[in-house]
Amino acid sequence: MALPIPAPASADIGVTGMGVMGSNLARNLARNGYKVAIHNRSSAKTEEVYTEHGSEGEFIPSENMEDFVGSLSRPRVAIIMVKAGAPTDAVIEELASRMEEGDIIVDCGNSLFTDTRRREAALKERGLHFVGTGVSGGEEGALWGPSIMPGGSPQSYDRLGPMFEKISAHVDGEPCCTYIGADGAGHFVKMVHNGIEYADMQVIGEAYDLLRRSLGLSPAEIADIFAEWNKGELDSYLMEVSVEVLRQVDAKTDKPLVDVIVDAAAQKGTGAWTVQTALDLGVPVTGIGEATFARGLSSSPAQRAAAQGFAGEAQEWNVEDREAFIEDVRKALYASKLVAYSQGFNEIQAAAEAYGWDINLGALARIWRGGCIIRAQFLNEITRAYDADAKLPLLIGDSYFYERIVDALPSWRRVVSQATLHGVPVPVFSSSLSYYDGVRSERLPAALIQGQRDFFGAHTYQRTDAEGAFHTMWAEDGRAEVQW
Ligand SMILES: NC(=O)C1=CN([C@@H]2O[C@H](COP(=O)(O)OP(=O)(O)OC[C@H]3O[C@@H](n4cnc5c(N)ncnc54)[C@H](OP(=O)(O)O)[C@@H]3O)[C@@H](O)[C@H]2O)C=CC1
Ligand SMILES: O=C(CO)[C@H](O)[C@H](O)COP(=O)(O)O
Repeated sequence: MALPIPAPASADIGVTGMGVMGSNLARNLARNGYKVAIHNRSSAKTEEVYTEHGSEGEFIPSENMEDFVGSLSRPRVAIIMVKAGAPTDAVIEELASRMEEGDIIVDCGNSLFTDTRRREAALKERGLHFVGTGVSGGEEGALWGPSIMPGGSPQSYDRLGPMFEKISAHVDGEPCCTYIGADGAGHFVKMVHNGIEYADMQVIGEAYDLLRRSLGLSPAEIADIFAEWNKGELDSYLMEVSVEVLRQVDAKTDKPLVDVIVDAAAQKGTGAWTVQTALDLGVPVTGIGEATFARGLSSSPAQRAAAQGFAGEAQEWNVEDREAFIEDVRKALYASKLVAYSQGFNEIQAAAEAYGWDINLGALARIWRGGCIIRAQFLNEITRAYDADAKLPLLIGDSYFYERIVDALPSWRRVVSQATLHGVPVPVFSSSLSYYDGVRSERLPAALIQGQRDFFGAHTYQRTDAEGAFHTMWAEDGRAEVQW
């Protein structure tokens, strides 16, 4: 079917990139009453969207970038929804070279926030607004209401905000979209959202694995347990998804689908970016880190093959009180998840300070309550906690969460120790517990590390009883201490 000739300068907004996310975002905009210009590198996809969904609203399809930009009303707003990295740079240039001062380019892909900062600065010099925007919710979210995290200038939010708030998910009548902060702030928080997503998925995986190996439960039985958990404080989209996956039976083999899926978790990079950035900022995100490394371990065939047959279980499982054990696992999962969120929010706080972003953490938790992959009931409490204290240093120190951590602690310790005794890997359960024990410790062995650093490299240390930097003359008789 030949596409109609695009009407010039008439679309409210345009979307280029008619893949999974872009096509659904365009349909969402059109369904909400906006006239949407659509374009894709290969025009067959534009044609497909127009043919199959043209009746859902007003679309202006274009076969090439010239017509696409020409079809946008001024000041133009064009959303890019393509692969992150070089493809995004290429599309930005194609758009920017055809745009005029005051026009807005919005990148809704999962771009690295440092790329966004670079692009924003470069386009500003050309008189264009560039808005790096995190979008979460997958295919269904993009179509029916995602969580939207726009960065860029506040002026561009004046133009984009009403549209984005309208098409976003809504919880309790509130849109799951808010202005996050300047330049790369939107993509930064989306990156951390994905890091938290990794940790959340991994803790659910650890609970599943433990229940299966300890109690010999089937995937369907574990799905029933998870469905129960999903009625309480663990209520979340990822728990819901897990129930669906564990209940699924493979039509070809009649086995649980989860037993047919290759146990090698893939990743597109946002989890790794979260960890790399946290390392740069000096923020421990051990839950996200372990979750990312767990995916790496699962996808290391050579190492896994070499280790098959290695000595393992130190004890046979013999769980006397099955119900109590299941409850222990639930609490360990909840506490580990809290730590991962607490760490993720700390990373955002550190970045806000480093990059001068004024990020409202309460508002951020509010827009994650719906539309996105980590949507969960307990985000209401996170919102409450940061609304009450915008500078809360530790989410798990908020009285509501702290009470739950204290309640979970004995279970958490039992689960981690039992898993360790029985040779079941629980990297996020255990690292989160170690983080909790580390952060609550009055003294840490870091004092010894400072001593070691000073010994071999004269790196100096601080004293508990005096200001300044000190060095011990380790190689000299008497080992006198000098102030540096
Ligand atoms: N899938 C998801 O759940 C989510 C994805 N995202 C992000 O959204 C973006 C799009 O993802 P998704 O829709 O899933 O991806 P798809 O693989 O479905 O689509 C990719 C799109 O990118 C286009 N593209 C690729 N390379 C180029 C290039 N060099 N020049 C121009 N266009 C190019 C493709 O065009 P063509 O058809 O011509 O190949 C296609 O339109 C990504 O950044 C992704 O990380 C964000 C949130 C959730
Ligand atoms: O952004 C998303 C949701 O918010 C994507 O689903 C995410 O990119 C999936 O990441 P990965 O492929 O690394 O698991």
